[in-house]
Amino acid sequence: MDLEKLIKQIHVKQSFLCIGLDTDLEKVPPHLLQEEDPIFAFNKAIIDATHHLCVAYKPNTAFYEAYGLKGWKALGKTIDYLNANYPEVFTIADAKRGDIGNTSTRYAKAFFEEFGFDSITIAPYMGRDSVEPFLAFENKHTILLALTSNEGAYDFQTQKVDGMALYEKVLQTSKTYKNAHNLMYVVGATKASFLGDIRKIVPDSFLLVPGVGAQGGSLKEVCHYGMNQHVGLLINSSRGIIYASKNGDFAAMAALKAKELQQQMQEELKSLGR
Ligand SMILES: O=C(O)c1cc(=O)[nH]c(=O)n1[C@@H]1O[C@H](COP(=O)(O)O)[C@@H](O)[C@H]1O
Repeated sequence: MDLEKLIKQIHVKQSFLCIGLDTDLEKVPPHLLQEEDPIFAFNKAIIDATHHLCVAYKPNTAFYEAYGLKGWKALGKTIDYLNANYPEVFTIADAKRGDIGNTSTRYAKAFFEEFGFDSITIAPYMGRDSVEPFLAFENKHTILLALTSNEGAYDFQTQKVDGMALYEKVLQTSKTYKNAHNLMYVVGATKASFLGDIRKIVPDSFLLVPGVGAQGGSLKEVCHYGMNQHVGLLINSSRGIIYASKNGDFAAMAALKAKELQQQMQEELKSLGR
């Protein structure tokens, strides 16, 4: 998907919400376990109930890989369902990959071509030749981990290298990669106060911001420090939306939670005159 389409969706839906499909069979309503494919049945119900409130879905592949072949099949059915029924929605494979060049190319083929995702999350640790194979795919987006939402982010990402924090070095250096226009970055909502400095380095890039809801990040703060002239944010919530209820009303309750975030986003857009 090209970025203009994504930006248009943000304005049409008055939302920059990404819903995380982190589907865990221990948390889905028990009646779904009778279905032939309970993971897909859950995802389909959530997607059908929320697609008008969000602009992106982000299945985290760990939740599918945990079920082996059955999980991979459910992931395949989920992305096929999204692409067939809601092609306007941006899709993110949250796989956090990255390896030597020829291996990265295989990962890129798997998620961009075989599955048909619009984007993938990538760890920057192995450097340029591990990231550029993903960037070679036009109209596909590589979302590089910059400053993550977890406590461990302070172990390495904020440590100084050449007078700057390592996450700043990641942002700065990645801008020199071939096809850098296909880059986006992950910044955790729990690190909102860093967003001002991050915007000085990557003023125009889209940022995927997980960590509102269950991890306690503030949507208001993220918008305050992180919005750019194209909005430039995809704010993710997974557990806070998809597990709003364990009963027959789970999809309607998920939609209610998504609507609460969408309305806050609409207010933020309004205050910026958009
Ligand atoms: O890459 C990510 O999406 C990610 C990066 C990060 O720094 N923090 C983070 O929580 N995530 C992912 O975002 C989702 C957050 O889920 P909730 O905390 O349930 O909203 C999970 O799939 C995480 O793996």
